Amino acid sequence: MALGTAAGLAAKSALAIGGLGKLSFIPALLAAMAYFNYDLLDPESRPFNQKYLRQEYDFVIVGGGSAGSVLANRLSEVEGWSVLLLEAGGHETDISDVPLLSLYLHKSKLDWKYRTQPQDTACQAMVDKRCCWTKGKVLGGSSVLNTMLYIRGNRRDFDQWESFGNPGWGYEDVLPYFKKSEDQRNPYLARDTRHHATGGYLTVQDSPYNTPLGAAFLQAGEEMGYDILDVNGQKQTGYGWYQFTMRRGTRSSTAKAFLRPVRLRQNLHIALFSHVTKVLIDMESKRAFGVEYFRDGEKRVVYAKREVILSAGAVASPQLLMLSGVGPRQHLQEVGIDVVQDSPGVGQNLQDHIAVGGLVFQIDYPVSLVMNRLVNINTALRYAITEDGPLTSSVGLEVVSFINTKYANSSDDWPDIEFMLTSASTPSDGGTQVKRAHGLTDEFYNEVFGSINNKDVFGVFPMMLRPKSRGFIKLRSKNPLDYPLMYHNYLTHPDDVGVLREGVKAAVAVGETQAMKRFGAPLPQQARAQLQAPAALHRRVLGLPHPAVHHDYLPLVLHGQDGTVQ
Ligand SMILES: Cc1cc2nc3c(=O)[nH]c(=O)nc-3n(C[C@H](O)[C@H](O)[C@H](O)COP(=O)(O)OP(=O)(O)OC[C@H]3O[C@@H](n4cnc5c(N)ncnc54)[C@H](O)[C@@H]3O)c2cc1C
Repeated sequence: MALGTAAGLAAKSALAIGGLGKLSFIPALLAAMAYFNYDLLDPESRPFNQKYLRQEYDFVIVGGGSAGSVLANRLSEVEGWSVLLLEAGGHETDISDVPLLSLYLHKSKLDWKYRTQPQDTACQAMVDKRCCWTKGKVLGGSSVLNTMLYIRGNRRDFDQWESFGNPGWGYEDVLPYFKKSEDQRNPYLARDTRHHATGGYLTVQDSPYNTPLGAAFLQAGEEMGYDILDVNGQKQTGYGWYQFTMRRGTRSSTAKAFLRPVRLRQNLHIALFSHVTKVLIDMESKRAFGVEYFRDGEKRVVYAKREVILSAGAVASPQLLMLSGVGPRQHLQEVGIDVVQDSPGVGQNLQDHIAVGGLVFQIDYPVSLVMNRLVNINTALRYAITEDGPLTSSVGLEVVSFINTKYANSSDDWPDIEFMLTSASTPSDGGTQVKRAHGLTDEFYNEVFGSINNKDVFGVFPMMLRPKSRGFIKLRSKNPLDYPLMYHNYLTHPDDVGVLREGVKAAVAVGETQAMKRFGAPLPQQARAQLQAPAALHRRVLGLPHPAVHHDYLPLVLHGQDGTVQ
């Protein structure tokens, strides 16, 4: 019976996720999850998709993503308020729960599949020179597709927002709210009660699975003179293990964290497959009083007594404002929309924390996450039964570091580059899903990664933290179902080129450390011993054994590429 159910589930999920043909282990994974009653251990089921809606609610929230899910939860805490959450997508799937598979969700039905306009300054390796802007079209929004890294902003970022005239947004103001939501499952981190808390809705845990590369990244950081620390703690500049919004080794989306526990509240309605097309605004008072939306092929209206809240994400929120007559007057007139409010800033000031992909370091030992070696029925069973194994790795993201290039003031603890240090990279899946997710051309992929397809590698992705380039979004037409035009303008500010160039140099330097070079030659006895002791390193750095370090790679370390024992 359980297997029968699982087969149905497998078929359904395969439909939902594009490009799963090569993943023959998926049915086994789903069958194992059903057989071992995986879901039953999580008592909270998915929220109901409310069929009949009222005419009016106190609050109408547009978009049930990261922000909208939290808002729906917190507002409906007040019993006297009625809250409606309208979401264009449906429910997340069992596959979107699996951390290693998050890239398989890009370009699936759960993704809006936005693409930027072609420009000459960046995205040159992508088909049509257009970058893919993955955005979740699903309850939980982009938190269902993202890589679950739990990193708060730098304190200086918040303080800067406050200094721009936003009281209440300084670091000390927002910290209690981060803590209110947090359920930190790493006991060592939880001890730091100034920065962490337990008992909140959002589960934060270490990855249940790391490779020996993870410990080596930390050693590389130490070798380069950085502290090893909790990047969400007192200081950010340095190296540390990633923390993840995961629970029991699976994704803890905001839908799971914030909506499932409150799904029985009578004053909260959640309507899926409800695509909002316009905010209704009174021309005289300029007050929003409802929204128009499509559901089941029909145009409908719902009214808001108190507020309409736009939480449709960085692309759809400005799009909806403009469709509703709020935006730059000239642009609205161009596309034939009646102007309710001339707001020149709507759609402007677009910022993105871009990273350089392609810094891939080939290694000589089979210790990295090569998909065709590690994703199989055994690992599927391990995921379903013991909630760990390679499938719980968030696409190989193991260690994070925040560093200062020469353009940042290093005494400030306000780094300008973040490194994502990974035990997998673009070629680790043999040119299938990563290439597809990012929209890389065949020509580029073959030239850059062709010779290292499915080879053992690690990656260092330098990511720019405070870009100065600014893009913008404008409407393609007044048809609300047309995607807007997105101009990224990446690297149009010369300072960004400088910072990213320094980031690349620093990333190459990581590969030059002794800690990482060990992976490029037969391991001497001493290095082998160090690799076998990542837990010891963790104990030294963080004060307790790292639950995330797995030793089952280690026998592999003793073998050369040809299988001979070294
Ligand atoms: C690939 C990827 C990896 C990422 N990795 C990380 C990470 O590791 N850590 C991290 O902190 N952040 C990460 N992010 C960023 C993070 O996920 C987003 O910043 C965050 O989810 C944005 O939240 P939001 O509520 O603004 O928008 P979203 O979460 O995108 O939610 C918007 C919601 O509105 C809905 N919607 C849109 N238009 C309409 C409409 N017209 N009518 C009704 N509903 C609508 C959408 O379907 C969606 O559910 C990542 C993002 C991506 C894409």
